[in-house]
Amino acid sequence: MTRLGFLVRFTRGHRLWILAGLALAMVTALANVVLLAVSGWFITGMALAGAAGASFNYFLPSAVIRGCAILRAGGRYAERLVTHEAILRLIGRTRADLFAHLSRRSPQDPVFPRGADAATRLGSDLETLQGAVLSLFSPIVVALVIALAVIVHTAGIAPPVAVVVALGLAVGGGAVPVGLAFAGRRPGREAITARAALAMGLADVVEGRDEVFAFGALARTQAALTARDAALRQARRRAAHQDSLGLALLPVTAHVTLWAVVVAGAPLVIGGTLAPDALVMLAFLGFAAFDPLSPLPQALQRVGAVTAALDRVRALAGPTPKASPPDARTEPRGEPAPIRLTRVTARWPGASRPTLEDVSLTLAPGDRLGLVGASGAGKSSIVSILAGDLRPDTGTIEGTTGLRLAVAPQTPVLLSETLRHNLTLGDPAVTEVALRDALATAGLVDWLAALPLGLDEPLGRGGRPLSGGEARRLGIARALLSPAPVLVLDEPGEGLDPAAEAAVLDRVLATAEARRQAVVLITHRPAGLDRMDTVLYLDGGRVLEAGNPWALTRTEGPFRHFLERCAV
Ligand SMILES: Nc1ncnc2c1ncn2[C@@H]1O[C@H](COP(=O)(O)OP(=O)(O)OP(=O)(O)O)[C@@H](O)[C@H]1O
Repeated sequence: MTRLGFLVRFTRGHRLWILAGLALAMVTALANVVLLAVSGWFITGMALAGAAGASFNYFLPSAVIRGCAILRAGGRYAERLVTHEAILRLIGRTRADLFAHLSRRSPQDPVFPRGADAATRLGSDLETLQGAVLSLFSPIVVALVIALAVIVHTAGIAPPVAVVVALGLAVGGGAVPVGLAFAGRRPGREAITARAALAMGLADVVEGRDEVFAFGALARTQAALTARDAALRQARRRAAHQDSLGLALLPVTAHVTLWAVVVAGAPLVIGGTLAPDALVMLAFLGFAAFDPLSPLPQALQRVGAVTAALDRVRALAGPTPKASPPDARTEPRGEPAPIRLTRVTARWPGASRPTLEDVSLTLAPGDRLGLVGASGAGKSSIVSILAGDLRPDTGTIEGTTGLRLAVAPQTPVLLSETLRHNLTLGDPAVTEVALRDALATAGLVDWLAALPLGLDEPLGRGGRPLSGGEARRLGIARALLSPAPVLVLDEPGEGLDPAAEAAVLDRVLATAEARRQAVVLITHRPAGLDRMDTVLYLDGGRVLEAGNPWALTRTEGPFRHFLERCAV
């Protein structure tokens, strides 16, 4: 999608609010220009009338000044109200839309953002963009309309003066801000990129602090963060220098224009074609037309930052690669059809060789499938195929992939919420009895009993710290609470003693059997494989051997050699 197309979509549903804010900004700016011009003219006129001892009707100009002052104050108040309403509406809608979109994206997608990067895009980048819709678009339109109105009005009274005003406004509203914006593109982009890099670095340090300390990398990590911080300060300093330059250049141009108008109008006054007070009025009008230009240097300088933020947010909202995962409660009732992979070859983006090659398997309700092999053999990638996250290059898949899998991962991610919330992610409607049953099946009865707040104990960041084994078993309990038709256990015994491992697996398999759930056991150790119907022995993405584990032990194949190696 083009930048413009994205912006148009971005403002969908809230354009009326944006236009209302723009109209109010226009009225306020117009009142301000008239106020400045009439006040200047009024003061000069009064002084001249006083000096000449002439009479001066001050009722009408006083009323205009008072009216414009009220309109300006009221307009500014209403504009702020409407503008903030528009921004809040945009923030609420867009962030929710992007979050929903992101949750549907495949991790296979090269632009899939993670952790602090996603948080920065959904946080500060989005806010930069939302502010820009109004603080960039509205000042430009207002300045253009007011400048044109002043030039046309002046041309009707004194064309040579209009030429001078037009030139002054072109320099003040065009050359100065455009030049500064051009020069500000780089620092703006650099500041956005540096801010994102710093956020990611900080998140890494906070999350990986144990590793950083353990490996004695504190000094190096600090130096890297300091360098990122310095890069951000440098980029912001450059942007600030240009801001100050913009602030100084515009008033200078306005004053030069004011005197140029007087010089250009003087011959007309001397020639009698222009009244002296009219020239004073035109000079102040031209001067006042610079007022709406004052936000332009700053607004245009933000173009770099805004386009960088736009590109980063736009990348999040790219085409959706796959349909959203079906909701468990809307899945068709009854037994799902078996999934059949036939000679599937697939690779992750950027991989030089296929991650999986020529893989065939069948998974029917109630089946137990063991995936065994060394680290990197491709076991988890098979699950990614079942989940629809990795799409095959060749081969066929029958049955529903992209189906909901209940995955108990090696390192479950726990949200900064209560134990109850973390467990009910898959199905918020589960009962307390079911929660306690699942924790018991995963071997966490004593652990739960020791928690001061029980199921309401806070977990995740800032919550109760868990050991690797506890977190893994919590992952198992969470997977057990999901009604998905396939249960995936990724190295479930890691971190447990053999007796506890066997007991947990016994209970989990019995539960799955009672529900006719298919089970996929991923492991690089023999434990639990004897309970599987079929085992796939993988190496380098290829299935070296497949079959019933008991039958495989009776043949001189790679699986038997693997068992013998592990027994030594
Ligand atoms: N999301 C991903 N994006 C890119 N490459 C990936 C991704 N997941 C896995 N890979 C790569 O695919 C290959 C197979 O990895 P996979 O995780 O399937 O192996 P595994 O047998 O499950 O290993 P382990 O036992 O260590 O979990 C590896 O080279 C890995 O780097």
